Amino acid sequence: MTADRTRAVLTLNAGSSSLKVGLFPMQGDAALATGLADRIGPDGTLTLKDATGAAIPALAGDLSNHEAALATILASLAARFPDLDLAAVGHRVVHGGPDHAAPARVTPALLEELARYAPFAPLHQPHNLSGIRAAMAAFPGVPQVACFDTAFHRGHPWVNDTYALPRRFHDKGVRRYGFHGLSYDYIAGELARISPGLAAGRVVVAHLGNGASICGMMGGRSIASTMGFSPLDGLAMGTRPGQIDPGVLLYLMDQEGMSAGQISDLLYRQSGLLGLSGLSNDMRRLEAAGTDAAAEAIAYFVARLQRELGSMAAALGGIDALVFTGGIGENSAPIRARVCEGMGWMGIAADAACNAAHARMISPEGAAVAVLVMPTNEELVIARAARALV
Ligand SMILES: Nc1ncnc2c1ncn2[C@@H]1O[C@H](COP(=O)(O)OP(=O)(O)O)[C@@H](O)[C@H]1O
Ligand SMILES: CC(=O)OP(=O)(O)O
Ligand SMILES: [Mg+2]
Repeated sequence: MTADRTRAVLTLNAGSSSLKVGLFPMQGDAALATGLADRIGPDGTLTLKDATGAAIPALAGDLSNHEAALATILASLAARFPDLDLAAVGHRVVHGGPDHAAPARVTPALLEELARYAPFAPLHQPHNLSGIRAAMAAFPGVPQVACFDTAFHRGHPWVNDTYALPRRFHDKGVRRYGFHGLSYDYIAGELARISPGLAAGRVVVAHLGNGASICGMMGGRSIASTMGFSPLDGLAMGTRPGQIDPGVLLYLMDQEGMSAGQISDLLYRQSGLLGLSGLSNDMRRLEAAGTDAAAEAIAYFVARLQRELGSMAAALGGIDALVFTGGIGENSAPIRARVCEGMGWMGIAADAACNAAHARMISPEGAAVAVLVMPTNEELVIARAARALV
């Protein structure tokens, strides 16, 4: 290594609709560069920024799927940082199974294990693993670190970790894993930094992105999540229905003759906001649409979230703070306002001006529950883990 090379860790975070990358120095929280391939598919867009927030030119390239988007991003970063000296590549891996409560160095055996969980998270795990393989090929010899969405939830009390099925299924791994753990980990740490009093209490975090879940925490540790065995459960999402009566699935198999593959496609790709609106999985498009179906899809999203907030408060024995995060939670003042509007009975309220301004604290003075808006930073959690393991 020569002194003038840029020593850094690269982070890759494949969401269901996006691919986020970060380039971090060996110390400190500020990224050297961040990149977002958004709405991956025919309408994909790519934005790259340097440490000052100035645009890094994105090379023209394919954004029609996660693999192509990654190649385009890596080529753009290589053009901007020709002297890059990578210490590690950190990866978000959505499903870490029952045994991983912390990040891990990638080995052939780990890759093999993680591939077994792909059927439980088909919108994410294949992209996460192909990102690892692509990084191994692009940066031979550079350590790869897997950071699991499920790890933060591994300490759930038994009642929140299990389904009321015969015991042998839990032993085989049919249990509630919970996801979005890197985001919750970041929010827990950030809340402890800015408001230790709140962080020590009963906190509900709503991570509202294309995938969406809420997490109940006590003293910064996850107690329960709306997501379970797979990232299908709980809230309505961009293309996933959230909570659904398993009887519906039996009906679809028995009476409609649908195969497991067809039902999987229905649940992961055709339902949620997209299915209800008939228009889009993207909240921005639904807010702009002005159709009855789009309005109903939004109303359903809000109503399910409100019910789950009540349920989570019951699991925690009350609530001291509610944090909105994720693409929708951070950016949509109208959704936050509507969620809070119906929750006054629980002490949850939003100040209209603070909410519209995306202020950090949006609850009115003296409110029983502190309501916050906090940008998440899964990339930083990944970068810290990658730095710590090399
Ligand atoms: N300004 C905004 N207003 C409303 N929704 C927004 C806004 N910005 C982003 N979103 C929504 O956030 C969601 C994507 O969230 P994100 O956390 O980036 O997704 P992913 O789950 O792929 O990581 C999309 O539904 C998008 O429409
Ligand atoms: C787990 C999950 O649904 O993630 P995302 O919201 O990034 O799609
Ligand atoms: Mg995400």
